[in-house]
Amino acid sequence: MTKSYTSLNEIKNEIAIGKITVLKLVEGYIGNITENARLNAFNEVFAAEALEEAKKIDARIKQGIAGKLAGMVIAIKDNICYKGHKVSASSKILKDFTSVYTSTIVERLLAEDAVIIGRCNCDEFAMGAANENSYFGHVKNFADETRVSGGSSGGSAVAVQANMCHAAIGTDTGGSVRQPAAFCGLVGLKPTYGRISRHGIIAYASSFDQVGPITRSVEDAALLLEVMAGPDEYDGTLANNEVAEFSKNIKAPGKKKIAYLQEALSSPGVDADVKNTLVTYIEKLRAEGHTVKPIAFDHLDYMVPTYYVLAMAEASSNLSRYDGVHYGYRSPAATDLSSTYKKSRSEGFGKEVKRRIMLGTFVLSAGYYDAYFAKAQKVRRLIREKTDAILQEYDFILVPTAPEPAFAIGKQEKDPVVTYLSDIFTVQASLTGAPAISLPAGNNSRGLPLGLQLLTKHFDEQELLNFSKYFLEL
Ligand SMILES: NC(=O)C[C@H](N)C(=O)O
Repeated sequence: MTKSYTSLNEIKNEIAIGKITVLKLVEGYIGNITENARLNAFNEVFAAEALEEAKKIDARIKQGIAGKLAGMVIAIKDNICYKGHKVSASSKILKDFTSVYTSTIVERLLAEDAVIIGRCNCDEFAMGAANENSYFGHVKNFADETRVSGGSSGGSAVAVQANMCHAAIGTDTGGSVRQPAAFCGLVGLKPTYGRISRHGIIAYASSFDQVGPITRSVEDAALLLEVMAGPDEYDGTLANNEVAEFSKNIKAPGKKKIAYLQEALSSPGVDADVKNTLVTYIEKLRAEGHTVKPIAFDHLDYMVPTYYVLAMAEASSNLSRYDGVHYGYRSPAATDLSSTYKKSRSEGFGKEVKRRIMLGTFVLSAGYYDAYFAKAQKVRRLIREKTDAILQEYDFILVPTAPEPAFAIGKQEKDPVVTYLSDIFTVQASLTGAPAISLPAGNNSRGLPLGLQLLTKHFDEQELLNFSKYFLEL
């Protein structure tokens, strides 16, 4: 079992004194992956290639020409394209599909000498909050293997949690980086909408989808953010905002004003340990001289429905490209064009994906468009305005990342709404585009990790990271 390192700096220090090499690290992680195969975190391990890359990076370190991420071994979610490697979105429809180009983020990680060790299991097309919607089966939480990993980037989170890699990259549409990070006791960052290129990321809901790191430390999250962020000619939704050296600029924050949603403490749907943890941190922050106040968020009940109406509508459009002709699986039973579409899609997509395509198509259809889709767009605007108004007055909004810790595998199979509700605290950042981070906040009495989330103003990641580092040391 390879030792786990909290930050890349620790690894770099050990490399510098000759205690470890990148090759040894990769060998160790591959050993851990083999030992923990039952967790089902990886859809594929790029073992031979990672070992070769590690040797090259060791040589570059010796020559003094290695990049910022030399020594960092990273797993990527299986919806991120890497030329010549399979990318399946954990779906039967893309099971045998090979990427024809590399995503911008993978290019940037490789350019800084990260090693990519494999692609991680996730919910099919990133649709889910428990990694139970994967064609390749569910992922087990390393803290308790009868429990879910969270999702949709569940494999990515467990890969880091069980020390099968140093860090992982996930995608977050409505909480898919933050919630599994919380369930696995890790740091999960969703940057501002427009910070990181989605070129080469399999689209789910394009007005929400973001790439984000899952790490053990805030410093590593900052480092991965600065490497991946910034303009990209292939993604027109990116902002031109300057990308600072977030990791180097981390400094102690001053006294802050923090709002927390009072519903997080009053709602019967929030687990008692989650509430207690929130209260503990509120008290710690107050004791440190920060202003922490409860606020009411009238639109809380509308957040999950608004998110799901819009995400499903966008998904129904994005997933129309999987038609049995252009991409992936084609039904052997198809006889003509129409049956190629019907049979390939019916056989290729899983239950949850089909549910969302149907609901998404419904809310976009004539006669229902205004009642659902257009209305949800308006509510989204209201939520954004209300959130911006809070952030005029406060530096951060503090909430639990999820209403409960990792739940039992199989618990929510019968009722998808239970899973949707698990996004109650994460979708605010998704609907508004604001950056948000999930931070580990200890374990409950059964040893299950709990996470708290901080949300702040658009493009204020530096402040968010500064405060997060401090928060973890409270
Ligand atoms: N993709 C995500 O961010 C997860 C969210 N629970 C969803 O299913 O949409």
